[in-house]
Amino acid sequence: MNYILEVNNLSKEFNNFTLDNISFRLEPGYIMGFIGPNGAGKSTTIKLIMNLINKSGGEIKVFGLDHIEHEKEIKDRIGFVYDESHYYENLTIKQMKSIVSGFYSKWDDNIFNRYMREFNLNPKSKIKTLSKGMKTKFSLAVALSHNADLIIMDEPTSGLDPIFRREILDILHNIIQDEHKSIFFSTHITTDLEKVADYITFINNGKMVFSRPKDEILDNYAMVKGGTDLLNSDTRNQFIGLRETSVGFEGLTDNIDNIKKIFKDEVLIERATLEDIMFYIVRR
Ligand SMILES: Nc1ncnc2c1ncn2[C@@H]1O[C@H](COP(=O)(O)OP(=O)(O)OP(=O)(O)O)[C@@H](O)[C@H]1O
Repeated sequence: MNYILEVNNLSKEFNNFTLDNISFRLEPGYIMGFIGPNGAGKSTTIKLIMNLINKSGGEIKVFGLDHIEHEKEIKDRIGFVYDESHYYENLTIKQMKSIVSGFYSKWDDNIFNRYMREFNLNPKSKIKTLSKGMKTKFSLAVALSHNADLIIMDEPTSGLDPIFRREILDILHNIIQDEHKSIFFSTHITTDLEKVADYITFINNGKMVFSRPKDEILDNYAMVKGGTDLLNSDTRNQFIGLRETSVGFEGLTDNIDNIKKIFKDEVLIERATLEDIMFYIVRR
């Protein structure tokens, strides 16, 4: 299998944090969402992939090539959206574009100008006058204007209004219709991923939780609701996480058959959302 992005046993040691043996693979033609609570290590992983910081161990391959040995060639084919603005604030969009376009062999001004119009951005505006959302739009336009085969984004939809967020999701969805391109992005907005992601990689506290197809995850987990009278030390242990209120309990399971066997029809079993899954796994 030719993977567009392959991360194997990636580790990074900081003084107070360790990113520990992170592994996942992304095939051409798919969108992978990267999730985890604050401080899980998502930005660190993305910076490592982009070779902005040095890894302590492991291997990263992009387009089948080592990400350090072939950095220049790889970066030419990656559209990157970072969560902080890394542009010169005193330049206009047009001036900044002239600088960044020079880094890419397949830069296409027509595509860039189309996004400027679509995103309602004025090329004459200075970067420093742009709102957070407008800066993100500019970053996105740059990332999408050089025929990249892999789009990597660190929280691209944060700070964007729901209408534009939805437009972005449509754009991302259209990009992968070309089955050679893939998208990898971190986000806290799990409902966005429910709409567009094919795969979800979930990390918590620097460690892998899972990297699996989204549909498989959503089929595998379920929310169970029932009265607190059903709970005792045995039945409690059947749940990954549990929340009790005055009216009953709600718990996450990854073993629906087992729950059915134990509680029969005394509980309600509902589809879990990615947010439910993340919440209960992190709280555990
Ligand atoms: N340069 C650094 N030096 C020391 N520690 C760092 C450095 N960069 C990040 N960390 C630590 O690594 C951990 C993971 O941070 P990271 O930014 O990767 O998390 P994240 O999952 O992207 O979080 P968020 O969702 O809040 O953006 C944090 O504890 C952070 O303090």
